[in-house]
Amino acid sequence: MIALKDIEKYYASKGVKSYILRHVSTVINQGEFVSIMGPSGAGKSTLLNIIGMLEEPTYGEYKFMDEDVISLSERKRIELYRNHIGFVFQAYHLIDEMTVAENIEAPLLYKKVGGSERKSRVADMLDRFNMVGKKDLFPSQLSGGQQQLVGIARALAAQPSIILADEPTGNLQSAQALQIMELFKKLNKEDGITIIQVTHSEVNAAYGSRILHLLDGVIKEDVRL
Ligand SMILES: Nc1ncnc2c1ncn2[C@@H]1O[C@H](COP(=O)(O)OP(=O)(O)OP(=O)(O)O)[C@@H](O)[C@H]1O
Repeated sequence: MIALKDIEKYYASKGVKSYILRHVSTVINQGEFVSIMGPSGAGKSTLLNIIGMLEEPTYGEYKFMDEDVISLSERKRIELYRNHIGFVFQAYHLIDEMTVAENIEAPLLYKKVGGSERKSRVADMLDRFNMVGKKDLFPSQLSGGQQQLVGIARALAAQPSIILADEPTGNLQSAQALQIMELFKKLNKEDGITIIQVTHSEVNAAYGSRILHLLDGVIKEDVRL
């Protein structure tokens, strides 16, 4: 599903290159649940953003579902992203002025999903996440855990093949974090959704099937659980 070959990323300032990622090569197959771990500044988010097509590498090859991401036109890349990738962020990134239901619906508008299909997918998500009673509330009226559930529901409504999550439980209490990790496990096992998460937590990483350890932009260890 994902094949990265010799990915390099650096920022140049006053002629000095600061490398964020060096010679990163790996293959992630459909159905895997991968955790990216490593110290602060190791390049975890950068790697996740490159996989999610939010950032471009300086060098290297990236194939996503057999498409050569680097050489794709912007339009095709956005289409590939919208059709397959669901992003979940640590800080939720919900739209404050929109209700729960509107937040879940928003990506479907971009995908040009028709009105009745949109309503039905939003209703399904609200039902699945036990949020029917909260559909008209605004994000600020929800707990952190509930906001993250909306963030995940929004990602899932677009029916992605893969979920990319950057510290999805970073702002949550441990009970809420557990709920999110159990949900990821279920989405992976029962719905076959590939999951790649960045986490600092050994407990969270243990939910997955593989851990990539990054250090100074290099994959130091690739552990199958
Ligand atoms: N636009 C930029 N210009 C220069 N340096 C950058 C830029 N974006 C990120 N970096 C640097 O890249 C390095 C890796 O950042 P990244 O966010 O990928 O690390 P991380 O492993 O996710 O860290 P954390 O666990 O703290 O979130 C950091 O040292 C950061 O300062």
